[in-house]
Amino acid sequence: MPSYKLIYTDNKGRAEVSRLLFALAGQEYEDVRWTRETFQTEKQNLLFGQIPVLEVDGKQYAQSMAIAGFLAREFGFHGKTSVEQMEVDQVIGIINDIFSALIKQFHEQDEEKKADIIKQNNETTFPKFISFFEEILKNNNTGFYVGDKLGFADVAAFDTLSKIEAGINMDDFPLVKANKEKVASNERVAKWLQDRPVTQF
Ligand SMILES: N[C@@H](CCC(=O)N[C@@H](CS)C(=O)NCC(=O)O)C(=O)O
Repeated sequence: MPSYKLIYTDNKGRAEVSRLLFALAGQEYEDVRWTRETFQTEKQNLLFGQIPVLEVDGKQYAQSMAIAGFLAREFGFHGKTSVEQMEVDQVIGIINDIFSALIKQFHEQDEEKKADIIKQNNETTFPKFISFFEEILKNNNTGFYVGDKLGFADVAAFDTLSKIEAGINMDDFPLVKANKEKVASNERVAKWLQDRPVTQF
């Protein structure tokens, strides 16, 4: 088994899906959490100067979803067929769309504009994308986004929903809510959720 080192800040951010996959697999890895200052001094040594970075046997790889997709394939949590893999990518695409909207509210400095973006996200943008999740779960009819067992799409959706659900009435999305509870009650995930550092984002 190769050695894995995941480099990010002490936030969930773009690294938590990979951390959840490590937890789900019960796979040892080095969970490196840089301070903002360390990131600034070390970024010149990183591929592309961005985080997260995954080191596999000392070699660096970037792009959060490429990293998570790799780990999902390595640990057997990706789709079993190319159609299932497309179904996983479909969920990841929705997650990327949600993340783009979330980043806008996160980076806005003007308080009034920020409040408008948050309102738009909570009332329109996020519910629209969560309704896509609901439709996928309804069509798949197994309780999971892809296939009939917990995998990459489920933990990725779980992580994203955890970041946005405070402003959403999740009772409007019963299948999404039930899937999220399934992820949280997986023994390994539950242990990670209990043990992981408490961070704001
Ligand atoms: N698409 C990339 C974006 C990575 C990214 O923007 N990371 C931020 C931290 S969350 C970063 O490294 N920012 C510093 C920079 O871009 O110089 C991914 O998903 O990994």
